[in-house]
Amino acid sequence: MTTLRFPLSDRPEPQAAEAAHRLFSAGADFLKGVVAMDGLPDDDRVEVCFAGRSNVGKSTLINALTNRKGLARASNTPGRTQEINYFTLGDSHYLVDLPGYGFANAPVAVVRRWQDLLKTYLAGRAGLRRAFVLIDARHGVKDVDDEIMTLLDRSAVTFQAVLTKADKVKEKDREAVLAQVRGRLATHPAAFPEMVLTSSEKGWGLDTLRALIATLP
Ligand SMILES: Nc1nc2c(ncn2[C@@H]2O[C@H](COP(=O)(O)OP(=O)(O)OP(=O)(O)O)[C@@H](O)[C@H]2O)c(=O)[nH]1
Repeated sequence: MTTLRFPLSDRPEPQAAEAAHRLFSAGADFLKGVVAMDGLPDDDRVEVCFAGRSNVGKSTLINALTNRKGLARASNTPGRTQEINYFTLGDSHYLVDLPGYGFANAPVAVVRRWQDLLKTYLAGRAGLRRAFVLIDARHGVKDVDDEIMTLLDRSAVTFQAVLTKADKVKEKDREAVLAQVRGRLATHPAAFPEMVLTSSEKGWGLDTLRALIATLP
């Protein structure tokens, strides 16, 4: 397994960096918000999706990756993003922002509807190459993250953990969080062992993540 330094040394291989530059300089745009399967766009692009607990920093990360401040709505109100939001990246990729899960006091019916939509989505997209499961670097993997990971295992969607807000983790706590995440990932057959450490605020890990997206097999 790759040893990760913290913060991550954010230098992808030159070819990957070049591919990332090409892809991300092609520009990102909001395409549509989807609430039901029949609203999904044509399945004709390389697709990656971002999942994570409410307030994990998903919108902020998508904005930072694409260099478009207002692209994904970032808010302080947990659980506002309740649709599957599709963004085009150049003319070859979709970035897909899944609704945040695990927010407090969500009505059971809302949670169930979300789970059903997610299951159908994960099972039904041929272009979906990878899911990124965002984990708050301060908190590590929670049970609700484990549930999503299990769903990804069952749907045979390979996924990778992306630790967010790494700038907020004290140096003395870093190794413990990494070890916890590593341990949980090891129990999921669809998980990549390598994680990506990010801070949208500091720009950590963004080039690595862009390069991963641009070079997906
Ligand atoms: N320090 C720090 N704060 C961050 C970072 N990324 C996001 N935040 C903050 O975390 C809060 C939540 O970020 P969002 O991007 O709205 O989170 P989200 O996951 O899209 O939330 P939902 O819409 O509820 O799903 C905001 O106050 C952000 O400013 C980061 O890398 N570092």
